[in-house]
Amino acid sequence: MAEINDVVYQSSLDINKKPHQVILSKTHLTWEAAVSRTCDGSPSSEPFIANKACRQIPLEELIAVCPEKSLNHSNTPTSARRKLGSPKHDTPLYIEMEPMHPVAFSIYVLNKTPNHKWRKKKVTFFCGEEKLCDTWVVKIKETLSDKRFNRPRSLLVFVNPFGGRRKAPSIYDCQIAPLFELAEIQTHVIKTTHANHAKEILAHYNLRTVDGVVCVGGDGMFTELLNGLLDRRQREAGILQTPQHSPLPPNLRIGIIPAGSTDAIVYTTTGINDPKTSALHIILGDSIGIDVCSIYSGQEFLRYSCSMLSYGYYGDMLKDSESNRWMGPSRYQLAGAKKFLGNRAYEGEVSFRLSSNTETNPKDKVFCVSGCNVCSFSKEKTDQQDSHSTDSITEISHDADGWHRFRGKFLAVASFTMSCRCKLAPIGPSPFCHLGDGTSDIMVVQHCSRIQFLRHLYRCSGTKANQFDFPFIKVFRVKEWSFKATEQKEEMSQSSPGKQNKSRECRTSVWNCDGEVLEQPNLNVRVHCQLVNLFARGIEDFDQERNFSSCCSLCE
Ligand SMILES: Nc1ncnc2c1ncn2[C@@H]1O[C@H](COP(=O)(O)OP(=O)(O)OP(=O)(O)O)[C@@H](O)[C@H]1O
Repeated sequence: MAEINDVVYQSSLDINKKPHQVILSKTHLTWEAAVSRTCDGSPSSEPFIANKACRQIPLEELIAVCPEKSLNHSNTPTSARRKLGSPKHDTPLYIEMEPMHPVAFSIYVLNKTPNHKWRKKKVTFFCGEEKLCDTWVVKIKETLSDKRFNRPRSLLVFVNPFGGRRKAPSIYDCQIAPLFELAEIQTHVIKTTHANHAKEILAHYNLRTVDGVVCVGGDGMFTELLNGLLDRRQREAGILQTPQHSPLPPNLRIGIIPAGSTDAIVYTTTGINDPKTSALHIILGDSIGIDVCSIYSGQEFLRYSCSMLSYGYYGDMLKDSESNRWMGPSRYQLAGAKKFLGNRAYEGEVSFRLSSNTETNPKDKVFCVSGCNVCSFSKEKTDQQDSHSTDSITEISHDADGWHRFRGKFLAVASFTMSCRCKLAPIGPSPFCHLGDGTSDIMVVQHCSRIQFLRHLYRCSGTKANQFDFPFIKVFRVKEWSFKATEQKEEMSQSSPGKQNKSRECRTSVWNCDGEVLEQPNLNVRVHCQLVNLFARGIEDFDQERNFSSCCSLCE
């Protein structure tokens, strides 16, 4: 067995009726199949020699430990079989004597399967005697409760029975609650009764009693929690949400158990929208800082957002789809087809300040992965310098104040603060956008033919990441931006008085903000680097993770 530092506890235990030397250190649980050195089986001062079946579990990936009350093991002295002799029966009657107290315990370890899906695996250790079993369970629990693992002990959970396919309550009850119970996480579960219910509760809840806030729902539900926590933090700190304000981060991490229609935030931060995987990220205490935008209409603060803001095509599509919520996720396809056929363009002016990091851009083919260097070393947290110029772009004007302006007729204007992966766009509409680099990628789709736009949309659903490679699409990595809809006076004057209202109504589009409609067309948006922490770790490079050691022949 490899030399192990910081040993907390060790003894010999049986796994699958074979003796193993088991060692708990401050960082790992290790076990190794062993054979006795002495021929007669008598105890020796050095009883074990190593064989190849050595397993080492990093404690970060140990989900839970618990005593096995009902397990018996023929090798253990506490188990016994009593023969009850009865003169009336020829065949002897055996009664299995279960031990009064557990003599075995099980650990549940993380099992990473393809496509970023996580599951738990169980390994059972037989101890021979009750006291040894108790000691092991206590030692493992004590070690796991160390602050550096940052695991939540208590959670406030909001379940949205209305989102997605309306399966959130059953997902929580059948899949998630048993996992939290296994990990001994206390929960206060609230089923929401109306939109903004969670936000209202977060305004007054005693947040000191919990280590995290979790929603079982979609992106809209997450955004409610994000805004609830951030609003409360600013209010308590006496910070006014003016266009210049620098928001303070909330003290709690947010978890998302996906049960929505799109689940883009879960997809982008874990690589999959799988409820059990998300629950395991929460249990293990994962943490990742993600960027948040603050959105204003003039001086009025509207809300915080961390995924997508989109005007034109995506805004119209969302507004149209809201009336068909009963259709579930397929409402987006229907609305998308309608808006695509409409091919409606809107006039406006996009202004932005570019990111001060000149080494990255929205087309640089650098994906944001777990432990991403771009996010880790982002200068945006502290850097207030104005950005570099973009000489290659002729359509924009560049002001002395560092702002770039771009005027035109757009099918869509969209800003992505994360890549926004989902089932329909597996690497996201902005594949190289980073979770925590303090920037958003802004995309401007100029008015083009339906065929051209269709080619762009088609590429968004693929994995080649070439959806920006069209002359009618411009993308910029920015830290602040604004949009102003342009008046279209010509259309108005050509309309008859009776038709003027209709013309006025559809002059501007709406914004799709994380799946919610914002009616105000003119927005100012600022990006705040890693303002909130999620129970997630970003998308892992699966090829590197395949060597994970916890999956072994001994796991049940
Ligand atoms: N009981 C409720 N009744 C009606 N609306 C609710 C209720 N609880 C929450 N909501 C609102 O429902 C909205 C949508 O919920 P959610 O994000 O969970 O599902 P979704 O919109 O289908 O998924 P996605 O946002 O991923 O597309 C949220 O903005 C939330 O405010």
